[in-house]
Amino acid sequence: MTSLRGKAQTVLGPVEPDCLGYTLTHEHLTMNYSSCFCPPSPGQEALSDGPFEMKNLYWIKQNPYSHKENLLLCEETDAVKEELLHFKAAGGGTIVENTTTGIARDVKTLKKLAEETGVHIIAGAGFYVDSTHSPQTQAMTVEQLTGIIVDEILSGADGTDIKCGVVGEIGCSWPLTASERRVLQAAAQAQAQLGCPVIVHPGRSSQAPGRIVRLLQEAGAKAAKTVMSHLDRTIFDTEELLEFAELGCYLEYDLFGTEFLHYQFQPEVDMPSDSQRIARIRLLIDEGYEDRILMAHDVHTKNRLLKYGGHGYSHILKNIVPKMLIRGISQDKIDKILIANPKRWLTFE
Ligand SMILES: CCC(=O)NCCS(=O)(=O)O
Repeated sequence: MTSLRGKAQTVLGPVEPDCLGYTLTHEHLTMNYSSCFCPPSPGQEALSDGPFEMKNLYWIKQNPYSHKENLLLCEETDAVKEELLHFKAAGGGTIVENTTTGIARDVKTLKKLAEETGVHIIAGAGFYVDSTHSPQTQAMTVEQLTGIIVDEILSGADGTDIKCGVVGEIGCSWPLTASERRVLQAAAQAQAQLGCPVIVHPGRSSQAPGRIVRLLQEAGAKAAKTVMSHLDRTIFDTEELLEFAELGCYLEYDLFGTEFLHYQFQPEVDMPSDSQRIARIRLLIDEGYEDRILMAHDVHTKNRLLKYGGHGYSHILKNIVPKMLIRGISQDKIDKILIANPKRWLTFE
């Protein structure tokens, strides 16, 4: 427990949780995803190395992780700033920026964006998936990793005095690696010490979310302060989803706007459409989980920005909310999902 109790922590300092407003709990504003580059199919190398062009946009949309420039969201600060102003104009209040160590977190840029747009930005502490862990990270004990995470929240990240306000996204592969298990245990210990929110990127198996929540709980974390991200591409079976929901963590559908035929990271999975995501959320509401649902877009590549013909950061507020209303989800429930649930999760205990 710290003096942060009862507050949320943005890159500009602690704030009263009531001021957060409509909140996207899983986005990226600047990051480098080159570590997850997928080599293109034979014969498509020129497209992979080439620039963005109108005639290539459809290929990039279908192969987002094979276009080298597409992975450099860190080059788009001006476009992102413009989009944050759109988000604010659409009624948006807060963005949780999930970039952690391994994918080029840049808290100085986040602070500048928050100052210049008036959008609350909350930065993430901790580490992305094992393949991005440095040899030093791999060699650390749980206590050392905990010390780093706690320091990023209490003192500042990456040699600055700019402080993180959540732990995560903590990256997990499937199966979990030894280094990822230690990072999860450290995240749990940081949560037990600080009462801070935690958010996890699960590996691509329907067993991964449950395994991770149990590991966190065994290491001292509260499920009720933890978000499981990317459920849209992870748990498809209804019974399995409801069994997972029983564990008590937040259930995040955070790939809104991602609609493609071929999911490059796991071709055997059919990525759902936005309509299917809304149907899942409706099911969870009907089953009594309206206090546990969160939504976001997880923008992490250039092609998802308005500048490149993408849906941008305002898609949920502008397009998805009206569709949810048409599908019989009341404004009251939508406000729970986009305001009350994020506020409860982001408030330090
Ligand atoms: C850093 C961005 C990220 O991890 N996005 C998740 C993509 S996916 O694993 O859900 O496809």
